[in-house]
Amino acid sequence: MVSTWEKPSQLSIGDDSWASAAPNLQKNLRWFYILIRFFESSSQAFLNQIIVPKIELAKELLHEGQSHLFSHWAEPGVDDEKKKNFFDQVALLNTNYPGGLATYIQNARRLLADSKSGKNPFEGFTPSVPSGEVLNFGDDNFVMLEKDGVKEARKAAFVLVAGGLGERLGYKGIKVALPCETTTGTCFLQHYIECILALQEASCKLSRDICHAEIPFVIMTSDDTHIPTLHLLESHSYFGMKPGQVKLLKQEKVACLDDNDARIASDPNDKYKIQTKPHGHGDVHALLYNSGLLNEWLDAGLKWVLFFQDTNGLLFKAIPASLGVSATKGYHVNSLAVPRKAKEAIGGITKLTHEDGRTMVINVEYNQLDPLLRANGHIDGDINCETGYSPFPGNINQLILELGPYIEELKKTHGAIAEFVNPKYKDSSKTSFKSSTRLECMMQDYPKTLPSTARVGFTVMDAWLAYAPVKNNPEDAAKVPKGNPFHSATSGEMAIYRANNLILRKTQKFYLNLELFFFFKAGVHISDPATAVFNNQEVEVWPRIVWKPKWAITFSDVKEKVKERCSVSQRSAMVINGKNIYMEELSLDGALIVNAMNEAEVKLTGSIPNKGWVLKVIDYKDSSHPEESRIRGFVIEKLEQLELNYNEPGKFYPQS
Ligand SMILES: O=c1ccn([C@@H]2O[C@H](COP(=O)(O)OP(=O)(O)O[C@H]3O[C@H](CO)[C@H](O)[C@H](O)[C@H]3O)[C@@H](O)[C@H]2O)c(=O)[nH]1
Repeated sequence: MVSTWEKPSQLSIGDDSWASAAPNLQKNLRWFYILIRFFESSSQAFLNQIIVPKIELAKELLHEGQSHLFSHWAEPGVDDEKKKNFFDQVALLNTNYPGGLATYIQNARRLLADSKSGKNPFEGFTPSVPSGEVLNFGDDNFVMLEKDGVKEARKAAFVLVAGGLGERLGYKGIKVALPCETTTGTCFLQHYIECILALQEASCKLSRDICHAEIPFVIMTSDDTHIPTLHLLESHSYFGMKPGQVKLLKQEKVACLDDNDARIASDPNDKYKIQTKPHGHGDVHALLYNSGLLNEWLDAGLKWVLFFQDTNGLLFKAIPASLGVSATKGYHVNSLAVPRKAKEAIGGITKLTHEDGRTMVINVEYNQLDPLLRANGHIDGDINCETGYSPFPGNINQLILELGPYIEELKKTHGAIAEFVNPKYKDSSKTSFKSSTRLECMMQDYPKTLPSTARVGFTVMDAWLAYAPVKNNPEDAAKVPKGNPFHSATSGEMAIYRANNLILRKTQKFYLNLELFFFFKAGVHISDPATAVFNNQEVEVWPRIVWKPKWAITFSDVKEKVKERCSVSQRSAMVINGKNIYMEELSLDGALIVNAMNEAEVKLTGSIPNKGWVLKVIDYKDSSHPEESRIRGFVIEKLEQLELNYNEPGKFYPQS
């Protein structure tokens, strides 16, 4: 709170008339003033640091119409510790909001009034479909962009926003600790770290200079996720990353509001506490700005900051090419997008043209797209077009920002992002709320304050390659309209197998051997998927093929490692855990696990039949299974497998 109050030395001791609106506070103030008199002579520092700021905060709260917060305060001497804690909390809320708590309350009043009057946040803007880069996995352009992206990766920093509790998923733990697939059990955080390390190594390899790049990795946590995230990292030795490479920045919550006058809500369980809720992933910009990391990165020669979310197991398959797009197009902002199904819970990338001629390309959040379209003459609102998809690409909230322009913008805004409020009203009079609300902000709204000269673009890729989040609990996922993605733990895992298989299928090509005058088939032949129902969701089940990022981070890596005439049956499972594992004339019908150290070169060939691993259906209500399995609706039953381990350097050609 930026105080307009007197300096401590000018404090008119004993004058508590300003607190007359809060009689219970006034009574307690007399104690403060006694303390002030007592300490004035003995410790000015104590007075200045401890007592005066509390009085300043109280005065500011009353000024902003928050006297109700003191209405239940007990007599001086009772609950004093709780009163002290109250002020500590107010001080924290004040420090953490750009402009202080008073600004927060004023902003809230303005936004609540807009919401009550039904003001259209896009007043004066007409939506249209923007044009961006559309990439086709595996073609020459894609392969070239992947190479460009890998080259740039050593100049990048990654930022994971992981402060959300995932209320829609309803999982008790932190989402980044969930396995992204259960064939290996690798959790999201491990997968992300391994991808960043693989990119780091691949990028350095492409560098002509000696390269010791260590790609910085920031994780934004919150009170809900901070300790378990730290514990997950520490208990797994940071999954191979250097601890100094990883920085956790904790976002703080903001005060909840009880009514349209932005009266701050007390915690229902403790009247001396203010109820708080998350402010949204948009906090990441202010946190980064205040951390000083951005300038450190700029000084170290970095050029890109890549933001991503907590549960998208496919994301890193899209990173190299999209970073390549940023580099070749010179984009200051590049948002990753996928074709979007109408009403799918992902924002739509939209071109907004203002009456005054201004334009911007921005995410319109999924709950705002339909009313915006209807208000602009699209009588059916958010619907699919003839392609079977919404004409507006779906924002997957993977942003690539160019560091220099990003810092320049944050110097102006200090990371503050346009906010919104979403109160749930009790009735159409819009005078009271069903439960308290708060201001929120989203990281993808960053471009809203950019000048029209900023280079803002987006990159569209197939959803099978780039996007399969885990957001919905089994019951809600089963209710998703037919044809729309489930966004569940079940679909998230199946999407990883599907993507790996489709990538392997893309390695297939026919070629003519001129000596034998015979057509040969290179690459991997993959059987068609089966369908299965888990937790009432019908999904495609492809062979459960998983590889570590060090094996392949781009399509070119995959092509290099998959040689001639391989095949994998639908019921198979394969884990490739090693950098130098190659396949040639391999025929897999069962389960194969290969673990090899970097210095071991392994060529897999021949026929491998065994009973393999099967997916056994379980009921998500069956509490005899761990929650991680129940939310998928299946467990893997390991009947038989071939496991190959190479812990010595050398060349190995295991024949089956
Ligand atoms: O206060 C918060 C709230 C969320 N998050 C993090 O932000 C990410 C996104 O949160 P949600 O998954 O709850 O986000 P939504 O599904 O509501 O929507 C967001 O993700 C979608 C794509 O997954 C769309 O892009 C959409 O436009 C965008 O707002 C998660 O990693 C979450 O942990 C925070 O760090 N702090």
